[in-house]
Amino acid sequence: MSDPGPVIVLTGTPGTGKSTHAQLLVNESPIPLRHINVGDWVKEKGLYEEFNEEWQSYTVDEDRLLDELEPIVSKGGVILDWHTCEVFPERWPDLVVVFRCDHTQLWERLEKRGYHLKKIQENNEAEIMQVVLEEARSSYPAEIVVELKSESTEDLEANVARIVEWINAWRKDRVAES
Ligand SMILES: Nc1ncnc2c1ncn2[C@@H]1O[C@H](COP(=O)(O)OP(=O)(O)O)[C@@H](O)[C@H]1O
Repeated sequence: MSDPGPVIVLTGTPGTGKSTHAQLLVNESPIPLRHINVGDWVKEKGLYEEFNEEWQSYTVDEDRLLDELEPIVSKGGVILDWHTCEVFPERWPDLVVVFRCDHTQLWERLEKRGYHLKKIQENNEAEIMQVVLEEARSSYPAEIVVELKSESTEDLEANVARIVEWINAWRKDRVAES
């Protein structure tokens, strides 16, 4: 039986742990999942209009990005890892996970990453104001949006185990429906 797998969006303020979770999930998932770090993709494939020096970030060409992702997402079995999620069409994800982190810890993580002060402040404020969570909640049905804490190794392990459980349940539902 072909088992395409779900489309899982991992989102959250930069530094909350999206890529770390995605890598573990790829290893532990009962079905193959392709991890797409959307930010890296944008850079590698030049899917941006300009680089904003002041904010040290790219202005993404969203139409081109969606065109590139569509054929991959339509096959299923994908993790989309990005700090924003509202650009993805509502029909795409089966699950949207929003990672959250205490702002003091987040500040340290972003400092370690070498972000300049303005960018750390901007992201820290966004985390406190739960911008990404609100974005996810206003873009997707409540039942597919999950908020998970990502502040420790225990959180990391528990979160991955929980998503793996969700994948197993999702597969069972699909078999029952077919
Ligand atoms: N749950 C966690 N516990 C401890 N450290 C974490 C956790 N999640 C992320 N980190 C650390 O925080 C940093 C940023 O994580 P990363 O996965 O790159 O974030 P993102 O992909 O959201 O930008 C990394 O050094 C990572 O090891």
